[in-house]
Amino acid sequence: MEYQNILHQIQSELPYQKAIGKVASYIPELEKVPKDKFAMHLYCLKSGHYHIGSHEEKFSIQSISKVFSLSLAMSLIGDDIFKRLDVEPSGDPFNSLVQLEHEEGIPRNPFINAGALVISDILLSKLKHPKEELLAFISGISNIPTINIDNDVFESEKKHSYRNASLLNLMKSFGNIENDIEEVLDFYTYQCAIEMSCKELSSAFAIYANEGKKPTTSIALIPPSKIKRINAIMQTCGFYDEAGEFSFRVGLPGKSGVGGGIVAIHPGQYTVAVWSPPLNPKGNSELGMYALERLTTLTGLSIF
Ligand SMILES: NC(=O)CC[C@H](N)C(=O)O
Repeated sequence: MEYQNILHQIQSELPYQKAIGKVASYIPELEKVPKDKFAMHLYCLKSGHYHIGSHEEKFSIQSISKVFSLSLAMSLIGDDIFKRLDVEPSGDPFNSLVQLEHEEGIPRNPFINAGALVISDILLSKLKHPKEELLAFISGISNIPTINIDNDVFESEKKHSYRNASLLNLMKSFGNIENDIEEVLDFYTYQCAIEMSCKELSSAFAIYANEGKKPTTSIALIPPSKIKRINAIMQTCGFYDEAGEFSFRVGLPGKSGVGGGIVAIHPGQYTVAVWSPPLNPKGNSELGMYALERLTTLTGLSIF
């Protein structure tokens, strides 16, 4: 079946899915997003773009931003980041405090909140203008001239950051946070409030499917050895305590966010972004996972 037909096939199946997911409400602004929004954008490196739904509508990328901040930190200090965090799946919810207490303030991986907060701390220490430089980094890898944040989401999450503040305080008590807690929290919350569309996300993730190069260019913006590692962490840790289930059902490295977005890549083949706000109990987009499972099944293109 041709790719555009496959996407239409997936779209036609959606109304028959048992939808019990709930839009994230712990960040009040996210709850205002209509739950029936849906978009999917497939970018095949060789044959181009295919899409269904509101693929140009921007939404809050939330934890998908953790891939960008990890990439920037790795390009600044390389493997030294792994002195401050690990690369093991956590098997716990994304905002859990439990492991930190036993593991001396070293987060399991960069894609749970604790790990992403350490990455934010690293970027704050290394960059003069961290917010602008992170947005410029995303713009540079994606060919999107301007990347913006949703200020209402930013303010809304800042007022409800109790858990992230706890994670930071706990890690600071173990000596694993250098900067002022309020500053780290502000920067982390800012990166989570970045808004992008499925079309934009599939372009921004093309370098992860293309050995660090933007399609049609020959210079790697991120060395292939680092891309290999980032993709490995997406595979093992991109979906918190559902990383195994995502591998089992979809079979691609990827990253989700509580805004209902998921991006996944097939190295050498394609990137795909999907958006549907209702989340399953593990905090991953319920219909997004279904759509990706159907994509790899109908195309026969998973990495396994
Ligand atoms: N999983 C997510 O997308 C979580 C991101 C959200 N900003 C938080 O810190 O809770």
